[in-house]
Amino acid sequence: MGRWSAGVIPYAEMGYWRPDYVPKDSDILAAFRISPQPGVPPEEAGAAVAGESSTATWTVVWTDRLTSYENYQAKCYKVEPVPGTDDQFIAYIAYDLDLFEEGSIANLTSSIIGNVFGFKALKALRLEDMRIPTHYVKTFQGPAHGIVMEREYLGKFGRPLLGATVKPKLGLSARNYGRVVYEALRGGLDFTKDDENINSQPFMRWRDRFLYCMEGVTRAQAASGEIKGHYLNITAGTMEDMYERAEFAKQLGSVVIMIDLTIGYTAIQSMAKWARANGVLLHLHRAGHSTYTRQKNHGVSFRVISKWMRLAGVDHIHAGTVVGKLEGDPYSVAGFYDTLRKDKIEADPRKGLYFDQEWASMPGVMPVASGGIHAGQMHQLLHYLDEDVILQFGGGTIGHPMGIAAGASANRVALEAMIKARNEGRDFLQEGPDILRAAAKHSRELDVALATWGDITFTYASTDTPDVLETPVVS
Ligand SMILES: O=C(COP(=O)(O)O)[C@H](O)[C@H](O)COP(=O)(O)O
Ligand SMILES: [Mg+2]
Repeated sequence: MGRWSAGVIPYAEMGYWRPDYVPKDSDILAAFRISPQPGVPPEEAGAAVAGESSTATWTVVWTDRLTSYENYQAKCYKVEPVPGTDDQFIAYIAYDLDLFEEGSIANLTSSIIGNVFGFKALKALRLEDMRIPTHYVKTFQGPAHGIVMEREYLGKFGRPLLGATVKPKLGLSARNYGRVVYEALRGGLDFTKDDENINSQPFMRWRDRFLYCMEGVTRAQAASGEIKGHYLNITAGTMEDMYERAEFAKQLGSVVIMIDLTIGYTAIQSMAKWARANGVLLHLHRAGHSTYTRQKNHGVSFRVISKWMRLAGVDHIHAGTVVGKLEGDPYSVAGFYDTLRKDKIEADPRKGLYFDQEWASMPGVMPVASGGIHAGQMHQLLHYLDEDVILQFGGGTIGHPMGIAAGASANRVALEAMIKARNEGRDFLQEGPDILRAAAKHSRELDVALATWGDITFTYASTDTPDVLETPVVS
């Protein structure tokens, strides 16, 4: 059958399978994990993904002849079997830059993940990674401020920042809520945070929350002499409501606002522009992501979401803890953190990174480690996550038997002891428990925190692991 025969032509024959193709520097590249249905050759499945995510439909259309279709066709240029499986393959696909609108995550994703995930010829499909060429990177604003500017705004250097999510997630009145903020910040944290599902419910409307939180922030700043912040979640049903809430946060002097991933890519890009124009940091909670990031054979890897969010322009993003209560294989998490923080990243199959990525000096995003972590894990957190990270202890601050300020102080003492040990050149990972015990001799708060949570671990195997290694269970 030729390219122009009428009827249904295999995608491979339509020109979407091009093993001879050498990707251009300006091409957008994607690595998809494909699980073809029995009887579907992997090259045809890869070609089908290339076709449907670019120009093709299921049959030949004569109008192709009115375009320079070869330029617009995405090209599947390599298909490799996944080691240890007999039905999974990685298909590499190249897209010409001409296919995409500048500076639009919505446009990029409508092509790359628009229709292909529902293909009947595939049992499952996962977007593992993308290479965004610098030509395209440069069309995005990127982080409103980035890691360097954030540290300068806050005047805090050389250590991870500390935060806490106010708990219980729902139900507190504005005044009680503001009290938690004050106690946690005066106790030694840098930030407190609204939870993902705190917006403007009947038990606490947003304006009241903002007022009492900022009262807590201001008092804690006065008491400590440090800059403090509370991520005021401006997530709402419309852009107009979000702008109104963001403006009020700025009026009250907040250094940071917060949005949830659930607001959508375009809304995130709009708020990133607002945040840069108004000198306010932008925190993103990845609410909802596990519905499509966690399963290894279907969905979109969080590596890719990290890339999209760096382009979209957030300053903070939740990116995993390794040791906490939520999903997070150490190697995969290292891949997310590299993607968010570094300027030049080399492909590294151990970390699930399929491509080299250059950010062309686009500022880095501060990753946020949050979810079931406590002071007793400080050595592991510093080891796995390094220094440019926000460590957030919600339960691990507010659940402290001596109170919220004591919980905050336990975390601050543990962190400073660990940073001191690291700066002295000690093997802080191995000696971590000793370092913490020694610090606890001078801090009743840390002593009690270790007695309460010291042994708590979440020892489950991770779901989302790179293919090349059997990864250890970390607790
Ligand atoms: O409320 C919490 C953590 O509370 P706590 O510290 O009490 O466990 C956050 O919503 C999760 O960190 C989100 O997960 P992730 O950061 O993985 O997106
Ligand atoms: Mg939460």
